[in-house]
Amino acid sequence: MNILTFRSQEELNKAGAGIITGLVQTNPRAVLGLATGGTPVDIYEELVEAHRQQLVSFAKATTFNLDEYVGLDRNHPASYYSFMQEHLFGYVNAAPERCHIPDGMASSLEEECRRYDALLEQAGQIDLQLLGLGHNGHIGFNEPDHALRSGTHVVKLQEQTREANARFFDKPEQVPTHAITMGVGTILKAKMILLVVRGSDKAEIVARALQGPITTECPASLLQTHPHVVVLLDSEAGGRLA
Ligand SMILES: N[C@@H]1[C@@H](O)[C@H](O)[C@@H](COP(=O)(O)O)O[C@@H]1O
Repeated sequence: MNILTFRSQEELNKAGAGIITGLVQTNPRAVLGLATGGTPVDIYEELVEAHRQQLVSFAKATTFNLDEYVGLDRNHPASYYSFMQEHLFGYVNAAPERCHIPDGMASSLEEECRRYDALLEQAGQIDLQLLGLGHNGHIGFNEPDHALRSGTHVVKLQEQTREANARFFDKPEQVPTHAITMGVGTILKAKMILLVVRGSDKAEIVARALQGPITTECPASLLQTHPHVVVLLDSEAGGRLA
């Protein structure tokens, strides 16, 4: 595991975007696993800028988002579909037919999970999986539990997770109770994982995830078993590392 700590957000953002653009420059058909939440926003802004400067093209890339809320129309401002339009897809030349996000409004969620896994299977291995980290150690929406699922599945969100995401909604009670998420098996199959964490409120979970015991009670700790993880931290998030 390669842990890099940055003193400035700008350097962190440039490093994160640089890794992604470097990959897509050398492999235009790269398969990217993408994340939502506050953490990747500024990295996406750097990608948009690199694309504007014609330093990178996403025309041949394929993308898979980690997760989506159940029961939110994709045009709802807080859906992850809208998030991706607002922060990346609306500004770069990625082909919409190759940008995949689970459909949280599917009439059969079970079938939707199977459809998503089939698409992932068809695309082959994810070349780079971008990840943020939840305060409870979740990755994607894989919440701490005594057992974790490998493939795409429906999860019940923990109250802590709903509270953390309430800032994206008008009212806290509007945060959906369930989501569809890629499983940890799919995440761990990626060739490379780029985990990005910012802020002192994540310092403790960063230490548990990266240096604590490997346990499904902290899903991000499973990343310790992966051969190629790059972690980008700001100095606050890295503050409790041994
Ligand atoms: N499902 C997302 C995750 O993919 C994200 O990494 C995490 C951290 O979010 P943030 O970056 O806003 O702190 O929680 C969200 O609920």
